[in-house]
Amino acid sequence: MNSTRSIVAAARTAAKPSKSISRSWTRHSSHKAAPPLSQAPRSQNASRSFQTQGSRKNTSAGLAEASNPAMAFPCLDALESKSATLEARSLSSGPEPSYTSGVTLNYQCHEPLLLDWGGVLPEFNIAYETWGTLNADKSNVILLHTGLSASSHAHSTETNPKPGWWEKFIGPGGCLDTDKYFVICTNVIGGCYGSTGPSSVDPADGHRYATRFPILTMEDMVRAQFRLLDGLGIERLYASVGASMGGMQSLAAGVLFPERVGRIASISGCARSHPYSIAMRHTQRQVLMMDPKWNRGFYYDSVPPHAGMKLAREIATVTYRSGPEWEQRFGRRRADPSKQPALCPDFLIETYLDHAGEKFCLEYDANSLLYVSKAMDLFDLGAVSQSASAARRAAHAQRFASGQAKDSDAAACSLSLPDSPYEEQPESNAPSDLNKPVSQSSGPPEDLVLGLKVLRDHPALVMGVESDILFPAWQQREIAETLRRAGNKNVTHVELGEDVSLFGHDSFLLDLEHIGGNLKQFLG
Ligand SMILES: CC(=O)SCCNC(=O)CCNC(=O)[C@H](O)C(C)(C)COP(=O)(O)OP(=O)(O)OC[C@H]1O[C@@H](n2cnc3c(N)ncnc32)[C@H](O)[C@@H]1OP(=O)(O)O
Repeated sequence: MNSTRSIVAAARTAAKPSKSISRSWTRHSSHKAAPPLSQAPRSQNASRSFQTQGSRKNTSAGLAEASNPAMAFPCLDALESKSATLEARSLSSGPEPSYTSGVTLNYQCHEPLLLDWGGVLPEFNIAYETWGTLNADKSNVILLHTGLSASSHAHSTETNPKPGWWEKFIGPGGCLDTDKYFVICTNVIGGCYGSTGPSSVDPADGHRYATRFPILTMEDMVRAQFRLLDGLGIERLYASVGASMGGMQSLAAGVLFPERVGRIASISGCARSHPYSIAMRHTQRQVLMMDPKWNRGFYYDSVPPHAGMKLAREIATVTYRSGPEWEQRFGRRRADPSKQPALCPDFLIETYLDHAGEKFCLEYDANSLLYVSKAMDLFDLGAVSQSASAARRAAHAQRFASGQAKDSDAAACSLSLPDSPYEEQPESNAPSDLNKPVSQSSGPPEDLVLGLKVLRDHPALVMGVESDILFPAWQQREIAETLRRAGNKNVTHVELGEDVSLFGHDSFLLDLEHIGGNLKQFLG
């Protein structure tokens, strides 16, 4: 039965206790006095000398003095001291950090995985965790897909009691009810929490892959997960469930393995990446790659690009939450209104972003961020893209079978900006106009309808959040409408209005009542 429901509930106030805010600010505040002139950076000296010549002031001692004191930059001091600490530690105890979410189960696959864009993983590991009990006929399995940087640790386990990222969503009687279901969550390949990724060692030469790791796709990640299911002897999933990047994978699992997936829940995901979200990820990748410590990906023997990671995470955080939430939570408040305005974090929203970046910058591998975020950009379940991938896969398999494993084009990215300026093409000149965004009048693109036809018999739950700017609600409307146009009569579409959640994209991590409640109802 088709049902589009707009949930109405009291807005959950996002205001945080000021205690935690001021506590955190105090922790990160390290204002230092401005350095003496002799230690000031060159640019400061230069500007001082300019001021001295232009507006010389005489003190009683007859010495020239700048009109104003040089500013302090506690944020840069903190960054420099972090680099120095990491460098010292790297010299004494070897490079760091080693990324881990704790103890996991591991599946080692010794069969090569041929990737969609021509790369190969000769063997790979998948870190995974499970909750609940697998029933006798193995028919109660839910595969839970993660967001971009999450580990397999969605819930605490006996061997790792640390709360997981969906701690409240999983458990006996919970929305992923472990009394009924056997829930499996994996770290994606490309990640850094136990699954094979850029920080793993290439078995061919014993060195870490770094940026010799091949370009990945969502579909590659899903095919690797199904190798794990094969290994566990699980033929068919009761459901494929995921949010954000996991929402993409949840759909991709159904499209790649329609016979092996019973139902699909896609939360705050999309069926194809859109320019705005690609743009936001592009900026994150660029700031990260501009950190000299990134060193084209070869930083594992040295200090990781923590400054680039921090900035990337700050940009990401801007896309994960919402302006209206911050309006309520921080307003225009400054961390310390008694102080002069600063160029370093000053407003509470600034110290918040700074804190989010700082917390994350050594938690996740920089190269994993690049590869997994690129895989998200490449996602497109349209028919044209699917058949192009299938053709590339077939050619790759043929090459591999004939012993010519390496696609010489695969690693050597020759893409560069053209010399002549880009000229915008009118839509009608494009190869097809199938890629128009969905609108009331035109409906979803036919290409996407064709691409999702294979899911016409799968019960599907599609959830979106109005305050989400990264995967806006129209993209989930697009999925739901596409599935219906493809003939699916069992699509439940839920959109949480701003009266329900102002948490934007992160609602899937925070809104147990609505995200969790609707999911539980769908799973039955
Ligand atoms: C694209 C994809 O596929 S997935 C993307 C999914 N999103 C993410 O990965 C983002 C993950 N989000 C998080 O990790 C969040 O912390 C959540 C969702 C787990 C929890 O959110 P919330 O409970 O609202 O907490 P939030 O992280 O916003 O803020 C709390 C922290 O900020 C600090 N803080 C709050 N206000 C301020 C401020 N003004 N200045 C400095 N610090 C502040 C708090 O002290 C607290 O610090 P702590 O975490 O070190 O204890």
